[in-house]
Amino acid sequence: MKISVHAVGRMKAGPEKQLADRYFERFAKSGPAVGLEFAGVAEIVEGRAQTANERRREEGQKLQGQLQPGTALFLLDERGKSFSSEDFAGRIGQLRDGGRKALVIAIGGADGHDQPLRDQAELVMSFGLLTWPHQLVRVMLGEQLYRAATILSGHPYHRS
Ligand SMILES: C[S@@+](CC[C@H](N)C(=O)[O-])C[C@H]1O[C@@H](n2cnc3c(N)ncnc32)[C@H](O)[C@@H]1O
Repeated sequence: MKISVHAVGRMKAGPEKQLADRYFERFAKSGPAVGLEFAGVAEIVEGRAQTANERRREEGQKLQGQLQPGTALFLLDERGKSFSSEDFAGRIGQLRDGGRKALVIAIGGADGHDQPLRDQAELVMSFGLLTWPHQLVRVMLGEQLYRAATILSGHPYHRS
């Protein structure tokens, strides 16, 4: 199953990008052993409209336009559900075992995700109640994807 990350906003060169790239590279290397292929990070240009609602809609529609039919969608959102790393890995494993071809995990922009996107998501997942900047969320997601691959393969990186 292909996994890609869609993120509203650019990540400039710097320490956050280096760290995010390091985890995505680790995931890309460890994923194939457990049937997961990292398909990269797609950046979505931030909405330019006047209101937050319109910007969210603009960004949501761009993301919708990038989704292939049958792709599973997970959203990251501080108001979502909290998971343990084992549960997160388990959800990915379930999709893979159910024959899904692709999963997109989306990080929102400064105004968060549009409602139609939330309604369509199979999972709205929180990294806790605190609001994090999208750059740090990208780093944390990269690490959790790498961790998920190690959990699914039984690699000792993850110790519960
Ligand atoms: C700066 S936050 C935007 C917060 C925005 N005010 C909102 O209501 O969603 C940018 C993105 O980072 C992600 N994010 C920030 N904190 C998060 C958390 N605790 N858990 C999961 N995702 C988070 C979400 O995808 C969010 O859309």
